[in-house]
Amino acid sequence: MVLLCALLWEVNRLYVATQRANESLYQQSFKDTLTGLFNRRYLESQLAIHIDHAKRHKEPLCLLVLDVDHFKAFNDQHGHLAGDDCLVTVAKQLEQSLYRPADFIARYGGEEFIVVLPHTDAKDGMQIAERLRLNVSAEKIEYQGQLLSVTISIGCAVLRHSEETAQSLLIAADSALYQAKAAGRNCVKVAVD
Ligand SMILES: Nc1nc2c(ncn2[C@@H]2O[C@H](COP(=O)(O)OP(=O)(O)OP(=O)(O)O)[C@@H](O)[C@H]2O)c(=O)[nH]1
Repeated sequence: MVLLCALLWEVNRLYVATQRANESLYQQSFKDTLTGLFNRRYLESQLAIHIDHAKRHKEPLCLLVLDVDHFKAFNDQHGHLAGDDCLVTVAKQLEQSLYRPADFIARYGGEEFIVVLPHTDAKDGMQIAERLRLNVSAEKIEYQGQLLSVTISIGCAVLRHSEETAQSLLIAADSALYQAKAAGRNCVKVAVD
């Protein structure tokens, strides 16, 4: 009897440990390993849900695409490790600059980040984007005794009509980002129809 109890206890312990390990692996699969932000997989799994919700409840939603300016030159000048530190610092600053729990940010790839702002119209989205831009430009990146800095360009798109999808919103924000780059970088542009 004692042996059976010990066996059951051990089976239960292993079951709980496996569940915890699975849960932890599941959470990690949505995280970017460098910055600790959500990754592209998470964004892709959540964006359509948020868009759907916004459409159903007729609420505004704003999407920002942010890209570090001249990042290739930064890497070339200071080295790839400094570039990694830069991305970590930018990611932290972006996280700290978002105040509402519903807002979320993901590293989309390379030096590109996406911010999803539920319940947010174009005017507020632009204000938030401007805050993110200013805060990143004021941030100092400490690397081997040097204080470095970077700027970001931001494209902003708002959910406009019922046919809008995650993909069309991303394309709109991306074309606004392209305009921000063309306008000289370190600025925010909003997508127009
Ligand atoms: N250090 C580091 N560099 C990365 C990472 N991911 C992408 N990069 C680099 O980011 C650079 C992006 O360069 P580009 O796409 O030319 O863009 P850019 O130089 O920022 O120019 P603009 O976007 O036009 O301002 C490339 O050199 C990539 O190698 C990363 O995780 N760490």
